[in-house]
Amino acid sequence: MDKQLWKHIQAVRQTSPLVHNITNFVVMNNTANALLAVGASPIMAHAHSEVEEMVGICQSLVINIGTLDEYFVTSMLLAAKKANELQKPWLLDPVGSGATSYRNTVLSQLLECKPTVVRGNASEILALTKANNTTIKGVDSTAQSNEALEAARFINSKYGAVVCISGETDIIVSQDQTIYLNNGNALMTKVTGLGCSASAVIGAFIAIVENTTEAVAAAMALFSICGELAAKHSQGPGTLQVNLLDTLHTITEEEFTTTLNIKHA
Ligand SMILES: Nc1ncnc2c1ncn2[C@@H]1O[C@H](COP(=O)(O)OP(=O)(O)OP(=O)(O)O)[C@@H](O)[C@H]1O
Ligand SMILES: Cc1ncsc1CCO
Ligand SMILES: [Mg+2]
Repeated sequence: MDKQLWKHIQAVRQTSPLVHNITNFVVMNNTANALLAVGASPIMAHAHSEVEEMVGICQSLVINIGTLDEYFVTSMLLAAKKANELQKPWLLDPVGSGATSYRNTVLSQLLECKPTVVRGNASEILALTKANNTTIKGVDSTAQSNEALEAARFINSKYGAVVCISGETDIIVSQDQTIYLNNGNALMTKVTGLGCSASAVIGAFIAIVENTTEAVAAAMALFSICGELAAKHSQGPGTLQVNLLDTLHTITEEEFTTTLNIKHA
């Protein structure tokens, strides 16, 4: 599989899939720029009057509940149901899962619409399976990725989604594979919404790569490796944010393959 990852990255650059995002106000600009930097084409749209039609013309959908409200939740449910009906791949980013009962209720409804992929940090993935989690601080993780492994396996078996737990180690869980990616840099947690951008980039890969597990592995490897490389010449979060976009745009096959730190179990 590892040899296929760069091919998928090239394919996204060459085919520029159109990715529909219903996402939060904090990261709208960042995620659109991350999608452009990897070669994809973003569109942000949430009006009830157009959201289903938009799903129809896009190759994938990304739903991120970061700044959810009643209007957006209706947009999300309309879009997710349409994606399901049209068998379009879609990703759920359960931002702040477990922080409030409203988020938990909405996430249950969205999970019923069968996301192709769920990507969150360890606390968020853990909270998806625990109604009364007390460790939720907000949108940042207080747990390590491996602590959420069982929760990820549960979500995969109940809903069929490939689950990605992001963090110091990114873990990708599908029915028959567990993939560990040891790339990235701790400075990435000091820029808001890099997890949201990672989710959007996964959205670009599931749009065109048939094998969902490979698509998620390629997207997360690309994102974490670019963060790792960009951090080497960044003075802090501000320059990292800009350098990451540049690296997503310019990374070469050699830089990718020599930095990749992947394990299969
Ligand atoms: N401690 C760390 N060391 C190395 N890389 C990290 C670390 N923590 C996160 N990352 C990387 O940062 C990126 C975003 O993952 P993270 O788990 O921080 O998302 P998140 O918590 O959902 O972020 P947000 O909610 O701000 O969007 C991933 O590429 C991940 O590999
Ligand atoms: C800080 C924040 N609050 C809601 S969404 C978001 C972006 C990171 O998830
Ligand atoms: Mg997040």
